[in-house]
Amino acid sequence: MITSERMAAVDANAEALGVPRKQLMESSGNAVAQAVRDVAEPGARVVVVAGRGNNGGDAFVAARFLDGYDVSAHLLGRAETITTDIARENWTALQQGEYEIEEVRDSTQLSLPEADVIVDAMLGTGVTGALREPAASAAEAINTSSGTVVAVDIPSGIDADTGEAAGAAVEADHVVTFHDEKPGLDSVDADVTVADIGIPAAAELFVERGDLRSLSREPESHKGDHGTVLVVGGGPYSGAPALSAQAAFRAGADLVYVATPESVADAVAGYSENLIVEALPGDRLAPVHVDTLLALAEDVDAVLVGPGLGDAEGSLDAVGEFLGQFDGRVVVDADPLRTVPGVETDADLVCTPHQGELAAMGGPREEDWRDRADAVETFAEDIGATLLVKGAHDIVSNGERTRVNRTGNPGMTVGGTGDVLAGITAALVTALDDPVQAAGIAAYANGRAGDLAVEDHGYGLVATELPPLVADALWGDRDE
Ligand SMILES: NC(=O)C1=CN([C@@H]2O[C@H](COP(=O)(O)OP(=O)(O)OC[C@H]3O[C@@H](n4cnc5c(N)ncnc54)[C@H](O)[C@@H]3O)[C@@H](O)[C@H]2O)[C@H](O)CC1
Ligand SMILES: [K+]
Repeated sequence: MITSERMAAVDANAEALGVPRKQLMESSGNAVAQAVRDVAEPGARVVVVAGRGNNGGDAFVAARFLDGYDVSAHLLGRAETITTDIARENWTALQQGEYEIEEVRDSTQLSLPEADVIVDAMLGTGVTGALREPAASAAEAINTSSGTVVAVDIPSGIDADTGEAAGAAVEADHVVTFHDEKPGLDSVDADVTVADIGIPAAAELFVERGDLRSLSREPESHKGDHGTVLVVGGGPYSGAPALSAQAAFRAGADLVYVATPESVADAVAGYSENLIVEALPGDRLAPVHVDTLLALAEDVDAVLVGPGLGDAEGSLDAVGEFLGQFDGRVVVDADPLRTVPGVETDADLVCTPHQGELAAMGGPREEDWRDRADAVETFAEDIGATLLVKGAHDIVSNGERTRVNRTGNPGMTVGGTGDVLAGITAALVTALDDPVQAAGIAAYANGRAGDLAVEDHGYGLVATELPPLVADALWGDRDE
């Protein structure tokens, strides 16, 4: 099962992996033609009713694969208004190939010829809401026609995610859907075929540029809409919590607070005027601070615990007590990671260990990343947390879904890059409801920032260079 949002991301990932959408469209169209051949003999009359998006494009391709059939293609709208280049190119190919084609400019002009097979390619996953004209009238005409209806991807008018129809919808006999089942097809009374269109499995497993689509924002946004983060760290160190906080900002958080022992509070604040620093009495986090942390944590969307916190027993106890009483979103990094398996918590946890820290948590040690991915998935299920295990291949799993990130380079073994990653992760768990997606994109962005830094500095890169590049990695030029 795949939602339309996820489908769009996977599609864009395929493109990033060298399989452009136009190639997928060719496979989709081929699969639709096969479905037509399955229901009608050569010579049969086939009427293609196409919309102006890629759903229509699939059917223009199908027409080319139906030599021997009597095919006509009817575009709902003017060819100049076809919404994508690839659909337009396939329309032009029909034109130049002297196929029988027609542009239907409005619903009064709509009169479908008698047909043995009607291909419904008006709207696919790109659409929600009731069918507009002339598509609504066309749906009625298709439903009253006696021909067999083959729908492309989803019957037009049905929401691919919910199965609901907000108005008129096509009643299909057969549906050829692509790559994977759509949730909305469950409630559709038709034969459903899932066609493999050649999307590489890597487009689902690896985090790629297409995944960044899930970060798109509403134009009407207010301060605080995009997440507030509390970083709990520092004591023996001051740079680590500051780096995490900066990275959280660059990953899109609106406000970032740092709760840190007062011995380093001025140092942390001194790194940047963006940070709001809460000084905790003393020079190490301790159980006496837990009530303050819980109060601060109430007011933010996610808490990051660990950067520069050290491994003093009292600090680790404090983290354990905090987790025992908190039920929000928490990212855990560095020394406190080892407390996680022993703690009963209602918090939504994302843990960001490197492989040594994973072992200290009682987790698996596997050399090969594929074996590690399987073992991490099992361990994530055991401890009931999302894991982001850092390495040349970063593994993200919640025990059910597993993603792998391949960005990054050997220059990132330098100190502080983990603090940056933890900060990005905290910001993204506030932006996305899905911790696996958030951690996967965080790993991607951190590695990509490292790759950009290496372009400028080679393996002399340092962690303070990463946060601004995280912004480029996440929000810079990208395909939508
Ligand atoms: N990987 C894949 O799954 C592939 C899928 N393909 C096909 O592409 C469509 C989705 O295409 P998209 O261009 O995103 O959208 P649609 O064609 O579904 O619709 C866009 C089209 O519809 C107009 N529109 C929007 N809302 C309405 C409305 N309520 N009433 C009428 N018209 C509306 C809008 O203006 C656009 O013109 C997917 O389903 C597959 O069939 C590709 O083949 C690549 C691989
Ligand atoms: K359709």
